[in-house]
Amino acid sequence: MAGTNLATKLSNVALNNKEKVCLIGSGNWGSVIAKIVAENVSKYPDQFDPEVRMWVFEEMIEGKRLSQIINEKHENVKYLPNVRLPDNVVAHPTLLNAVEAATLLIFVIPHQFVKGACDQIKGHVNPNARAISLIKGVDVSKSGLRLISDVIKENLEMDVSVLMGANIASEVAEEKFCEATVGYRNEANGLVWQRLFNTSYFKIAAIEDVEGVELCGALKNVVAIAAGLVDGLKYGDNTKAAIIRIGLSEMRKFSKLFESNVKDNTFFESCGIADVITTCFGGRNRKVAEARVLTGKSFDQLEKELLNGQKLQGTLTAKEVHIILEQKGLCHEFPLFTQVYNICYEGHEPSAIIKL
Ligand SMILES: NC(=O)C1=CN([C@@H]2O[C@H](COP(=O)(O)OP(=O)(O)OC[C@H]3O[C@@H](n4cnc5c(N)ncnc54)[C@H](O)[C@@H]3O)[C@@H](O)[C@H]2O)C=CC1
Ligand SMILES: O=C(CO)COP(=O)(O)O
Repeated sequence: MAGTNLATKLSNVALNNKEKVCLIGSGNWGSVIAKIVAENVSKYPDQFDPEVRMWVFEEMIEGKRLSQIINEKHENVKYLPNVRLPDNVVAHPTLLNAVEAATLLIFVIPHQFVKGACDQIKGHVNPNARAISLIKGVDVSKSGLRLISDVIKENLEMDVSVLMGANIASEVAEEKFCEATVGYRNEANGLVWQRLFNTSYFKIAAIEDVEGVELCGALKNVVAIAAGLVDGLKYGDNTKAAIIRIGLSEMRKFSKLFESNVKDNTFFESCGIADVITTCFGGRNRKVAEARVLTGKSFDQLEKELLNGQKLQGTLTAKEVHIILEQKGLCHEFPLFTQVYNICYEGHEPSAIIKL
């Protein structure tokens, strides 16, 4: 991005009207992102409408609707407790109302729900809208693997960027310094997203590699399951470092299998090595995989017991990746991904994680 004339590019993108932002999602990460974006739209009132809409998948909390609680208390008491959301974040329980008139759509829901959300809004979005996906996952069907950003793009017929990075939500909520990577196809849109998300503590780099950035975000969750298993087995730091190295190497190999133009440098951005490290030390996937070893309970049961409605992405992604590897007859070239799948779905012992 060095040397880019930001003002000129942005003015080419900005329609005569101000950009209106809508978040599709209000979980742990979605709520942190709402806070960042709401603060940033207030910094650039000429470019952005001050109201940030946030679609809430409605649920009842002690007899009251979560969307109502968020609008009254300015806090997502279930998914991001004790963090004040700016007053300009407005929660909407109806997806169609939330996206109405929005020109910037931020998708931040667990990946298993994205098709349902797209189905609901297809044909009802502003024709000038662009989207960004913060969703870490992939879509797999009989026709093969699709990026989540492509699912959104094909359904809604708009340009879709991605944002991934080493971003444990609770730490970003406390405004502890970290970085993230925007992957774009359209540079002008990439710049809009960079401006919308960048803060002094959340530093955004923008690169032209949607496939690489997004696949890093999805695949690191499978590596984090492996890291949690070795933590539970108390195998020590050297083993965990080996898991991280082998995992990163399989992430790169798998990404290039999907798209040969994925850039090597992407793996050195926040979305690559940095996210693998933070998730293997501090993430939910790691935590639940460790508990799987320590308690012997299933991943599904532990997700319910430990995450209070938050969702694991790594186990499902391990299954989705495995389907592709089996289709291509390549399981033997991805021993770590294959062992994670076998442990999660085929009843193999957690100790199989080091049979690589
Ligand atoms: N939490 C984190 O630290 C980070 C998460 N991410 C990614 O962001 C994405 C969203 O995750 P979070 O915001 O953490 O969510 P979460 O896991 O905290 O919460 C789950 C969300 O899913 C919603 N939900 C439940 N059933 C639903 C349905 N049928 N349809 C639509 N929504 C439903 C819940 O209301 C809740 O908002 C995931 O892909 C995750 O990997 C990315 C970076 C950091
Ligand atoms: O993506 C994340 C950090 O960048 C969060 O990872 P978990 O879903 O494992 O908590």
